[in-house]
Amino acid sequence: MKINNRPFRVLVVDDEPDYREVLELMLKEAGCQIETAASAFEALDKLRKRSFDLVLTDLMMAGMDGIELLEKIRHEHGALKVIIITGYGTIENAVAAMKKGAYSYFIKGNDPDELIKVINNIKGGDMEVQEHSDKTAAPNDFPSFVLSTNNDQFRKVMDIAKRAAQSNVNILILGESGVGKEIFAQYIHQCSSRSAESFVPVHCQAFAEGLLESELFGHEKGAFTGAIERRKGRFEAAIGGTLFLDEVGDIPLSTQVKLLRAIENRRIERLGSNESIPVDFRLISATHKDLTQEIIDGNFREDFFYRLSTITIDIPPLRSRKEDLPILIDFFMKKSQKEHNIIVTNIEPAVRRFLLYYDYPGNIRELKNIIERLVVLSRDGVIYYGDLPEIKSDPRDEGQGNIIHLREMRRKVEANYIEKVLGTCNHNISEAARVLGISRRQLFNKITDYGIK
Ligand SMILES: Nc1ncnc2c1ncn2[C@@H]1O[C@H](COP(=O)(O)OP(=O)(O)OP(=O)(O)O)[C@@H](O)[C@H]1O
Repeated sequence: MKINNRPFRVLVVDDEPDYREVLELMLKEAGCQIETAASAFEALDKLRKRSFDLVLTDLMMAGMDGIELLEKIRHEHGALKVIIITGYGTIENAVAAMKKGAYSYFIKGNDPDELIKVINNIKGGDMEVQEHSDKTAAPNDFPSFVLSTNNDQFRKVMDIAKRAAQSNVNILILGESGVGKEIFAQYIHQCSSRSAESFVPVHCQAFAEGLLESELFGHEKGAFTGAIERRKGRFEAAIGGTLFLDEVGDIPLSTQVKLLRAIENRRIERLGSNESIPVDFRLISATHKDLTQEIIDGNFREDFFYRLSTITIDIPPLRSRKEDLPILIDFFMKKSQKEHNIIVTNIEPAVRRFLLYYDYPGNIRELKNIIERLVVLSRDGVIYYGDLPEIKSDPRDEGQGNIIHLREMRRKVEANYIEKVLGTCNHNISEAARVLGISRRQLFNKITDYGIK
């Protein structure tokens, strides 16, 4: 696997030559480009000379240990990912390393495929970001979105999107507000053969009835009061590319008829003209509304619905793919820091916990806004719990008090209990695992999953 047409570069740091060599062989076989360092000092020297995608470091090393190296990397190289390698006896130190921002840890003697899997995940994530960065790079060169996922449902949705992109069929994207429907439409456009041409979004709810038609079809000079010159519409702007009709559920019935005709015939007439213009475009539409209900209520034409939805893609809400929160949090943290030229070195544990637990009724848009706010309000590189916005109660819970899903409740109770037991066991993992009646490995997984610090 390559990033930006260059190999994925890993720096392996270990003072044991044998283990260093084993790792080097294993990772080379997995397609990585490897450099090695026999000490943390040598590693820092190499990191100053060239860029790497990942550092794999032993924890126990003479002179400077893995944790100190991790701190130095955080200081000098910001978000560079670090995986800590540790022996069984030192797992508590691995927990400490995770607290200091290590990406993951690996226990010497465990199945090496586990480590390869973690590395492939990192590679996959970076590839996904990189894959889009060329075409949708934000002004500061940071990718504008991330679609890596650990969620099976979302993975299926991505797969459908990729396959649908290869054809020219009309696609309807459904999902709550803020789940990323427009981002998905852009992604489909990029994966299609039309990617070199324009992606033309139209936010249909933003226009009054007559204005929406003129926006879409264009108009001749004098077609209506205020039409002081001839203007091409969005259908024509999208020729060769993709037309994205956002909030299609808000289009008035009378306009739906005209759109249906244009989409079926791939020809339009500008307002005030009889000339029929051929328009070749790919159509993607989106709405947060329940169109079946809108049809029943007489607000949406059934024939228009079927025309738009040759393929329907239903994007799950963020609360049902919480396993993707770490990826998204990491992405928005880096993006906001870059955009606002702020460096964050520490996040209060309670903030991380909140970010991992919260249900996000406003979906990815809300997560993005919360993180941007936290980064902007950070002081001396620290993000504080007190700077979280006052979260309004979730409108979906209205009238039901603070009801949350049973699964969430279970997670919360379990996390609190584990935290309490860890406290009484002086944060001794082995002891806490014994008290809880689970293996140390299970406990460690829960600690990382729940963001317990
Ligand atoms: N996968 C993603 N990666 C990065 N940013 C994302 C992602 N998905 C959504 N966002 C951000 O969240 C915000 C909402 O995304 P988008 O407009 O695509 O959602 P939407 O479902 O179309 O919302 P609405 O229904 O309100 O139009 C945007 O600022 C977008 O940049």
